[in-house]
Amino acid sequence: MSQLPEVAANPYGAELAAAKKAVALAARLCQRVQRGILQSDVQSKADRTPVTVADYGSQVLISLVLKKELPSQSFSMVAEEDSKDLRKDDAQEILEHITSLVNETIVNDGSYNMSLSKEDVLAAIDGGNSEGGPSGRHWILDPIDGTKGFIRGDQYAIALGLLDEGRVVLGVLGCPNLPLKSTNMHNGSSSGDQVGSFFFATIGCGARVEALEGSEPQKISMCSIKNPADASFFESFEASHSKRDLTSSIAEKLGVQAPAVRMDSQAKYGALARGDGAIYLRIPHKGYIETVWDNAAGSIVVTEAGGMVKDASGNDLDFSKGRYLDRDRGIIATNKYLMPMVLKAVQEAIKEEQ
Ligand SMILES: Nc1ncnc2c1ncn2[C@@H]1O[C@H](COP(=O)(O)O)[C@@H](O)[C@H]1OP(=O)(O)O
Ligand SMILES: [Mg+2]
Ligand SMILES: [Mg+2]
Ligand SMILES: [Mg+2]
Repeated sequence: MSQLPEVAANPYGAELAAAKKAVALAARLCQRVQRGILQSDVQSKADRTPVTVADYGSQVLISLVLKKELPSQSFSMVAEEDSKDLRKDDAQEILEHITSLVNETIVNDGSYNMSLSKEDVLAAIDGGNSEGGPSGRHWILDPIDGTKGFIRGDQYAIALGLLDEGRVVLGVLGCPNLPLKSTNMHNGSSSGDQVGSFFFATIGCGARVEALEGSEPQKISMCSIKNPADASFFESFEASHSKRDLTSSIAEKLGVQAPAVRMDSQAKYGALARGDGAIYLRIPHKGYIETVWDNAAGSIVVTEAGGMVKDASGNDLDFSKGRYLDRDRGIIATNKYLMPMVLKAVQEAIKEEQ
């Protein structure tokens, strides 16, 4: 791991190095599984087993690497998956499969000399059963964010954040299918056609991107557009995840000309943070409760790139309330110039809908 001056002087430098190592290793497992899904025939593509294996495998590797790399720290992790289903009698074949996939990934990497049993795998998954909360430190993990994109062969992210005394202080987003080169010239990147973006941020130290395979990190910043007519906005790829009648009415109120850029997962937060677009509207259907792991890593990447992330009422997101986000309807991320106008449009659109 290169010790950049800003990383060496970073109060969360050790945690950042461990988190990057953990996410990079999990990404290798996910990439292997995704290649397998895409090569398989139509019938087995409809089977959810491969993605399940990757979700669990990613969570196991991340919990393992964090504990290995930070042996003196107490460990608490709020993660999406738990071992309940894997402990059932009919899940033993899947558990076997996860165990060998995890062990093969560890051997291929070569950093650790260890082999996990099925019990070790179950225990590592259950390492993610913390309730989080306002005191102490808690890792926040979505081992595969954007499952539907993962199955389709599109965007997904491995998203790891760190909560310290109720604040998100670190975020790492591994986006194996996101081109490294910005699709917008705002940040002037010229990394060719390389695919695989690795975003990371720690509080007060800015946000950076590097190639998932490793490259010199580059500082990223939000686009500085002030006129919403020039802005483009991101939303979920999946229609069932986003209230599109509301997002299109918000876009219309703002005079946004460009069509919505639809993408799965927290890759949207990463793309926004490096200026690929100007606004991210996350407006789920009524009744959907947001989890902390769907937003923690992505939101600090955006705020450290100079952006703002708010709920529909204009409040900051509160990650200290446990596994769920305590927020009013919808999440909005954009730059400081556009935020007041976007919030106004969001609130008007919500009011008109009622
Ligand atoms: N009905 C839903 N509405 C909004 N988001 C959802 C819904 N169901 C699951 N999600 C989660 O929200 C994220 C999807 O966001 P997006 O549509 O922007 O990619 C994923 O983390 C997904 O979980 P998962 O991690 O299991 O894939
Ligand atoms: Mg998710
Ligand atoms: Mg997930
Ligand atoms: Mg899920």
